[in-house]
Amino acid sequence: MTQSNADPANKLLEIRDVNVTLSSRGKPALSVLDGVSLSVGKGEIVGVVGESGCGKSVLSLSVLGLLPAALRLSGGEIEYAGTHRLDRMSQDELRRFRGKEAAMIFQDPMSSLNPGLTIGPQLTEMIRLHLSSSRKEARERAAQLLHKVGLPRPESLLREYPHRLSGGMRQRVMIAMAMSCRPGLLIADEPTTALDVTTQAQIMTLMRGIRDEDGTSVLLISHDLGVIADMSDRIAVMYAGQIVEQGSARDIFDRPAHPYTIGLLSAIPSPSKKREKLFAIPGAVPALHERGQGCRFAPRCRAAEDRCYASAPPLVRVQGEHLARCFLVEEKGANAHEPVRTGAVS
Ligand SMILES: Nc1ncnc2c1ncn2[C@@H]1O[C@H](COP(=O)(O)OP(=O)(O)OP(=O)(O)O)[C@@H](O)[C@H]1O
Repeated sequence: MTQSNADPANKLLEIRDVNVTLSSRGKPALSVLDGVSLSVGKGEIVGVVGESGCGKSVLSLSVLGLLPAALRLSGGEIEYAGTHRLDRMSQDELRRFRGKEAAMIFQDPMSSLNPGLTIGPQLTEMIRLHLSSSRKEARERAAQLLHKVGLPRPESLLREYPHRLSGGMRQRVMIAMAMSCRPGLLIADEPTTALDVTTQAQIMTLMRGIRDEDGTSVLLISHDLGVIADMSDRIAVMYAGQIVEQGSARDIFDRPAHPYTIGLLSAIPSPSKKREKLFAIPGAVPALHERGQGCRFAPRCRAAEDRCYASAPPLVRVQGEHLARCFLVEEKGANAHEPVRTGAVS
């Protein structure tokens, strides 16, 4: 079902060279996103990964025209289905776009559900808004959607208040709501972070099922490379407002080129690492005002050289669609950086 993203006809979302800036009164504007380019093919699942503060949420909010007031899309283009320029749309047009073409689910479903209303009216209102169906049809469709997202006894669930459901059930309800307008694009921002591991896996399987059945494209955002490992066809690794590596899931897992990606992979816990000390990348993501003129990862990189602090490396082609932002990769290719060795626990 996965289609190659190389063919422009298969592209659904195309983010080109996007810049987002933060302005606060009396202070110089700070760059939050810097030249981010990423595309999502039809029926494709693209994972965006990076530590907290790297700009993943800002990226997804800029796609949907939902940036908070302090942030501004200051450059670049965002194109949907080859025809809609999202970066040029008015707030009204963006609202219609969000209702019809794209939907978003967040980490905390309670932030989007009204605690004072049962599930039924919240879901049916959404359906009636998008599909202009009668009250009865909307209720039937709501029950169907709840069934589709794996919730038992949908009819009685429609009469429940959100706080009566578990976190996993609430997230399923959110997915049902998101799917009510049959969107082409689903943006899921840390959808399983608050859930236990088993429920996490079930929600991921559900989203993959929706992609397989409906051909919905998914932009999946997570700080945890382990979470998006099995889900994504392609992965973009973000660091300090830039994409530092991008490629197929195989490229990222089997042939990671950027030292940040290598660090993230080494930090994934696995049964085989049980007797080993879990690796953590030393240091932290620089704050917006701390980003220097060189490679933003240099202060945390074991292989950093003088030039890495002096100027910013370009995003270079490792092979095919596999890209990485590193001088050493540019010079020596995919194996420029050694894998991280984790130490055994004695
Ligand atoms: N409303 C805002 N006002 C000021 N700065 C903001 C705002 N929203 C985000 N930022 C800044 O933009 C940068 C990127 O934030 P973003 O939330 O996109 O990161 P993230 O990778 O999604 O992290 P997390 O997983 O913690 O949400 C951060 O430095 C953050 O402080």
